[in-house]
Amino acid sequence: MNFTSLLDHVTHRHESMLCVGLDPEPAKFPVGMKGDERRIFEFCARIVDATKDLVCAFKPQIAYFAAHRAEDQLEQLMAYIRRVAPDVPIILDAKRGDIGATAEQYAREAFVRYQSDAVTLSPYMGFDSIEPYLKYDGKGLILLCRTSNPGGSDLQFQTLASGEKLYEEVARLAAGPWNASGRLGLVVGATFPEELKRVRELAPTLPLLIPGVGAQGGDAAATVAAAWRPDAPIIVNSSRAVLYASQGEDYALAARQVAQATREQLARARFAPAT
Ligand SMILES: O=c1ccn([C@@H]2O[C@H](COP(=O)(O)O)[C@@H](O)[C@H]2O)c(=O)[nH]1
Repeated sequence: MNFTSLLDHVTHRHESMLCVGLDPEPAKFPVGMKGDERRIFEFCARIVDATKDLVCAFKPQIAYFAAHRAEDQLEQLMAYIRRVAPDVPIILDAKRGDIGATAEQYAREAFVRYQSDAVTLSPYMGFDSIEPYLKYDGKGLILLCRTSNPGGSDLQFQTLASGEKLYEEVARLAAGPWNASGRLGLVVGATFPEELKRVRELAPTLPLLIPGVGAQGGDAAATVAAAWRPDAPIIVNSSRAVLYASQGEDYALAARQVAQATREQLARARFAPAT
């Protein structure tokens, strides 16, 4: 099944807009595993087991594996998720962006080596840096638009000659001329609800991957109010707040409790009166 259909099915089946981000840091692992790079797969697998019925996606961030020479554990994890949660799409957070020839290799990495359903990309090298990923039928391409970090404003908030901000132009291109395939989505931070609202206006039906709730302090209710529409998927990511909810042996149960609370917060916000 392609990324869009998987996302649509699981969002309804699990009644969830929550994506659990898999950003394993051995230094933050619970007692008994702390600092052990060989147990990255095991740590993530227990989080997957504990949350797989609560989420609409999993998002492993490749840097947390590559930094520990643990790409083999990422491969193992991708295969594990596909086996135990085949209905949950996997978004590889890689934020790649390079010239076409190199992008072909990155596309192969994301979709052949890791078998992800979607990948995050930087669009700032232009459409020809995105095109090689489109050769993989059914895969989702999620472009950085208005990122959650404060420094995102340095460039994305620059005003162009057209009078629009750079992030608005990215949203317009992704919703229009770049999206003949219908497989593009956008990354917009929960930390900027006003811009989230603006992106939703410019890209009314595109899937939005929204990091920034949890550890970065983004507001779940404001996120839903700004971006949720019945026909427009939102994928609200939380990583550290879920993964490190407890440093004890109960870490998987604690992760489940935080994931459940966040999922419910997001669901409740759908029915909250607009402010
Ligand atoms: O604008 C962006 C784009 C991506 N991220 C990634 O999302 C998670 C957030 O983790 P938390 O622990 O929930 O803060 C992480 O993998 C980032 O690389 C983002 O935060 N902002």
